[in-house]
Amino acid sequence: MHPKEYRILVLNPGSTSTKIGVFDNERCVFEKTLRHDTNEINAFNSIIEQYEFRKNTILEALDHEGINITKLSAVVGRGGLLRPIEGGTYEVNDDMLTDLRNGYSGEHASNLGGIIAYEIAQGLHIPSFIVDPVVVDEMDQIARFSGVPEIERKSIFHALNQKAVARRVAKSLNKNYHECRFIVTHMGGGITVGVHNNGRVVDVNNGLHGEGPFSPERAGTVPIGDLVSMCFSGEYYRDEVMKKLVGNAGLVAYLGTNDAVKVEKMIEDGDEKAKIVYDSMSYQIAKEIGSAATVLKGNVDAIIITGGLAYGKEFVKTISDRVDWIADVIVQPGENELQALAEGGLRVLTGEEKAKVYPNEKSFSSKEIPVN
Ligand SMILES: Nc1ncnc2c1ncn2[C@@H]1O[C@H](COP(=O)(O)OP(=O)(O)O)[C@@H](O)[C@H]1O
Ligand SMILES: CCCC(=O)OP(=O)(O)O
Repeated sequence: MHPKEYRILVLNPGSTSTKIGVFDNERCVFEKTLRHDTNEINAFNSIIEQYEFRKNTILEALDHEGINITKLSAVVGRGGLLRPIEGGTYEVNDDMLTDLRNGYSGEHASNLGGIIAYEIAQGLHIPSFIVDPVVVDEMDQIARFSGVPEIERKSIFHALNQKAVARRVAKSLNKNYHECRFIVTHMGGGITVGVHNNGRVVDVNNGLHGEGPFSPERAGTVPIGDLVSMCFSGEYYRDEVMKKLVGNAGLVAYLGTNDAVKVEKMIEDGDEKAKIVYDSMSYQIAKEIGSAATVLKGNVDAIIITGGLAYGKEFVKTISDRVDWIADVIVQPGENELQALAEGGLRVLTGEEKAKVYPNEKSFSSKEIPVN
């Protein structure tokens, strides 16, 4: 290998899959999506318990491909539910590992990204990083109010892919991302709709803890009175309610699967329940996009639709039909996360950027506003 070439292993644990890639500088030489069905994931009580399973799956896939990990220069993982921080590449350190293991801002598969990256890298005496974690927080202050002073709206979303795809689309339009006004909709295990205003995601639904459309495995916004009644019915422990909302909600709850390909097959086979549930999910996504357009006062350069569900042409059409009066709809199926992780790591390895140090807390908070 050329001395200036770096071999980077990138790891992207999502709720329905673990995606891995090996890059020589920015060139992908291997990539694989390891899918996990609901039963496989439900065998674990918590995300952290999935650590051995996900790590072994990754190492087996690399071994199967004949990739010698001792040749790696760095390992980069998708960052998880840390404290709210600005975007960028962060070296994994002890404070970060503690927050990922404890799920500082909650539980999500991406918490394992930094932990597994660190564990693999440590054995090889190479650095490990995370890039643009799901807690990247650029929300405008006006967007932070929930209506209940003790509860603040949070920015938890597909930051890595939303930013990467938005930059790519801006380039294709011969524009700078920092001059564009986009609504980016990522549709994966979770679904998030981000308002990108001149390079900042100024508002976005919390894709993990119950805001916005329901998704393959999450509830999104639910009627709060009924939720409070459910919590105090005496029928459930806290963890059971949480699992009902995150993991066992959405398509999983109604149709028994988080796999949209299976749902599309059910619809093709004439399953009417599958049809109305799937239509309802696209209806809710379109409503969220409509709401996001108001943040930009209707001045939207493009609506970008991305993530695994964006491969479903009919599904995307049902959304576009409701929102294409707002702006052009640009569909970018799948995600660019592996590439974005590799490039984030490479920028630090080449010295183009310095790795940021965690924690790097932001101070925006509706709680800090003087009320009189
Ligand atoms: N060709 C396809 N058509 C429709 N849905 C698809 C297709 N490929 C993947 N999906 C769906 O996309 C979802 C996963 O998206 P992805 O972005 O990979 O999620 P995550 O990163 O959260 O695991 C699953 O419901 C999967 O079935
Ligand atoms: C936690 C927000 C990001 C998210 O939902 O990711 P997945 O779709 O990969 O679960």
